[in-house]
Amino acid sequence: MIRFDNVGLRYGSGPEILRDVTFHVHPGSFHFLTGPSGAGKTSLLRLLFMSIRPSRGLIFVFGENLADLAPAGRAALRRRIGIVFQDFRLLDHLTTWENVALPLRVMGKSESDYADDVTDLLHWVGLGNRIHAYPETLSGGEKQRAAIARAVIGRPELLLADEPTGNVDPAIGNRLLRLFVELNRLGTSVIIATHDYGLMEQLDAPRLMLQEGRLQVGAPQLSVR
Ligand SMILES: Nc1ncnc2c1ncn2[C@@H]1O[C@H](COP(=O)(O)OP(=O)(O)OP(=O)(O)O)[C@@H](O)[C@H]1O
Repeated sequence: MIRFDNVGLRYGSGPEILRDVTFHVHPGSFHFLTGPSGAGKTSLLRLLFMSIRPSRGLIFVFGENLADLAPAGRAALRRRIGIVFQDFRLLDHLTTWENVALPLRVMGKSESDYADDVTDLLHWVGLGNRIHAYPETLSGGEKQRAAIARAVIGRPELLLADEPTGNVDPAIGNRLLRLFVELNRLGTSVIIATHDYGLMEQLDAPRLMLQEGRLQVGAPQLSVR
């Protein structure tokens, strides 16, 4: 599903912030990506989503070598990935409902087939009373939940989420984690970047740990399940 072979990353002429990163993620797995602030979690997700290219090494996603993909191939591959950005990236001119429905519209699905699903999911993430609101009127936590709903609505093959519980209280955070677990149960591979140890302790999932640019794969240190 995902393979990193000796990947290195530097921005411009700056220092190498990822070094010799090698790991493998199998289809249907669930991983946390963790490490101190500035360790490179967001950068690793950006590499996977092809927003940036590695300075060296190879990255494979769904068996495709990302370096070989033309723009159309990159776009096709991105459609198989749901992503929650740290800055949400909702479209300002669309309501919450329209933002969440967007991936399904882009897939060419008919609104009558997905309208109820979008509304149900918005209720599940606690935005039932914000369905017709525009992003500028949403709080940070509400925007985050809308971004998560948009990322999962199309049941992507791979879900990447950058600090998806950073702006919500623990009860909502646990609810969102249940949403990710349910999606994973239905077959989606999930990678969640977080330094929320409370969140990680909820789940017996392996951790990809970044430290000073290097990555280690570890077992969960604590499980309360
Ligand atoms: N566009 C950029 N140009 C130059 N340096 C960058 C850029 N983006 C990130 N960096 C640097 O790369 C390093 C890793 O940043 P990154 O955002 O990937 O870390 P992170 O683990 O996600 O941090 P946080 O937990 O604080 O979000 C940091 O030192 C950061 O300053």
